[in-house]
Amino acid sequence: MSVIAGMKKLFSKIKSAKSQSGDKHDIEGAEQPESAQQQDQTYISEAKIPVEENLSDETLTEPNESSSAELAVAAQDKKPKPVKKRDLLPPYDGPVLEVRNVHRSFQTGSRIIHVLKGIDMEVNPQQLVMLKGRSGSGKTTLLNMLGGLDQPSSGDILFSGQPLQDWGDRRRTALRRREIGFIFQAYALMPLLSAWENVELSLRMADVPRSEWKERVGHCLDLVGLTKRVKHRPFEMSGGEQQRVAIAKAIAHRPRLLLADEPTAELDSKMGAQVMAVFRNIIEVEQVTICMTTHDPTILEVADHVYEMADGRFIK
Ligand SMILES: Nc1ncnc2c1ncn2[C@@H]1O[C@H](COP(=O)(O)OP(=O)(O)OP(=O)(O)O)[C@@H](O)[C@H]1O
Repeated sequence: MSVIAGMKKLFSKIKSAKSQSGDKHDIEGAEQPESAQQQDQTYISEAKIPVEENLSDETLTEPNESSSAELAVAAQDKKPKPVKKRDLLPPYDGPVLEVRNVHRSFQTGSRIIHVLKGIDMEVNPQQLVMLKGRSGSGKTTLLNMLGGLDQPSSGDILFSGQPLQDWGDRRRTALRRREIGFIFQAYALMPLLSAWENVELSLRMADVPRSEWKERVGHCLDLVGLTKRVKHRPFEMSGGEQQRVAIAKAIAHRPRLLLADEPTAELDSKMGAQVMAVFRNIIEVEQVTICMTTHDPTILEVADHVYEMADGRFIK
């Protein structure tokens, strides 16, 4: 089954299960409040799997018919206790990211490619930091490491003071899911889901209690200026609007850090400027920190700090 078909099927099973059980809470935000019992009922991703192991990033990209059906039924029948969001990170006043002498090499066949050659950087809370540089200079490789998607060959990356390389895979996955939002050049939206459903999906994946979804989705779409587009699907929106849905989706679970890989590359200068204005706004309102890559010299002035990369090093 395709990704899209899987997600649509999952949503339709949930809706049908809800209508059978009398739950009127519509996925796009029904007016009726949920009963206390319904609010108690845990959300779908918690239904069968312990918190650290429930719907993983991999599950999102490869939905499976039987597990979707099982989850929908289990959400109705078993009513397991909600799992509290764990505090992954102790309080810390220092930088959100500290990168110390990071190197990254890749082996391809018998060749070793040394891509990052001693990176040092800091990203402070509520900063907008840009990584600029030519294609192949190593920006995406570094961004992947900042988000815990990849590990340095040597050196340290501290996230809110915690050394990521000392963490196990499960804890890093939990950190990514709860504390980091990702934005990509090509929006990465589910094409058959509306703007509302796309944002709501990220709350499901981040274990946010269902009772918070309606207010949070509405708030995030408002922040990116899309309150009049909530029912539109990606193909019914402009590139700039789609990217703003992707931003709403990335911030919905209240991450501390937003990582964006060339978020304006597909946009004309006007839409690119809108996206940058949204970034400044969400830093203010959501107190998020943003680190992004770019080729575009026209948006650099919006940054608090720009690191320029060439051949795996910062040159200023
Ligand atoms: N997994 C990998 N295996 C081998 N080489 C890799 C791997 N990942 C990245 N590279 C190489 O590392 C170099 C830097 O790639 P990277 O994608 O980080 O550059 P970039 O600055 O983000 O480029 P662009 O702006 O085109 O996205 C490239 O030469 C790329 O081929």
